[in-house]
Amino acid sequence: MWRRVTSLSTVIGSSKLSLLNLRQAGVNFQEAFSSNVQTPAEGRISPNGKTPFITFVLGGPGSGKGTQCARIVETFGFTHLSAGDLLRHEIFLNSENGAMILNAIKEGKIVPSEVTVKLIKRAIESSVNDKFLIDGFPRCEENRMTYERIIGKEPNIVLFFDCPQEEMVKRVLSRNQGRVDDNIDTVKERLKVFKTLNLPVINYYAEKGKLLKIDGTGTEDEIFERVRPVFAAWRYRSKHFGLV
Ligand SMILES: Nc1ncnc2c1ncn2[C@@H]1O[C@H](COP(=O)(O)OP(=O)(O)O)[C@@H](O)[C@H]1O
Ligand SMILES: O=c1ccn([C@@H]2O[C@H](COP(=O)(O)OP(=O)(O)O)[C@@H](O)[C@H]2O)c(=O)[nH]1
Ligand SMILES: [Mg+2]
Repeated sequence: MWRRVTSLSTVIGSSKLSLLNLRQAGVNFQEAFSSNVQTPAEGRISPNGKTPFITFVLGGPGSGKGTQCARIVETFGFTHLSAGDLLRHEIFLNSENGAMILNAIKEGKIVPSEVTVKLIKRAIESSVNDKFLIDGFPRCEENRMTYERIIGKEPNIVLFFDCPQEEMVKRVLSRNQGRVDDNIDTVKERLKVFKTLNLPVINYYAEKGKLLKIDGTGTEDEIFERVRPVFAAWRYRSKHFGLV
């Protein structure tokens, strides 16, 4: 599985500037901007009447998705929608699905797709922004297909933070945010779910040429320097060619 993602990650860029920056940063770039930005899919979702630019942010538990999303928000003005945070908020609100969600999270299982997609849809629709990071979703093929059916638009790009398992476990166990799922038993289950259900989604986007694989090891700053050129290239293209 891991090898498959790696072998698919050839660098195919669109503009000279972005290609150079991405190559220098060691980012695997698979025509994400060239194939999608020029012909954005007509989505059913359009905050401010604009087609939003959507990035899925994937990686195993503790791979640094949330940490890097915060940096992207700060530097590039995206709105961060963490699927896990949206679900935890439902638990906090004690909503209709709160108890079911708590149970799924405690066990490291995936919450039914319709529940998560509706929360994401509502968050996009209530935002005034038109660029989003959807963090920790889709977690399985069924999630992905439900999103496509309900939202009607594929992501423009997909980031994948590639991190060794031991490092992810170490980070999760020292996260210290009082999460019910940050314990060794749940982490083991989440890693199993990641490999069996989430990796196929990652491979799907690799095959579609949308995947940007980022080395998730090193310091937060080092990792962000690998992420930065991806969004700098997007910003350059949207500024100079008027493309979202
Ligand atoms: N590069 C890094 N090196 C060491 N610790 C990190 C790094 N990036 C994030 N962390 C820490 O690891 C934990 C998990 O990071 P987080 O961003 O929540 O990952 P994810 O959202 O993928 O589960 C957090 O406590 C975070 O502060
Ligand atoms: O689309 C999603 C995102 C999260 N979860 C649940 O929420 C947990 C925590 O997800 P989060 O993304 O917050 O964890 P992280 O990967 O950041 O550690 C997961 O293990 C799942 O149980 C889910 O069911 N669907
Ligand atoms: Mg997270």
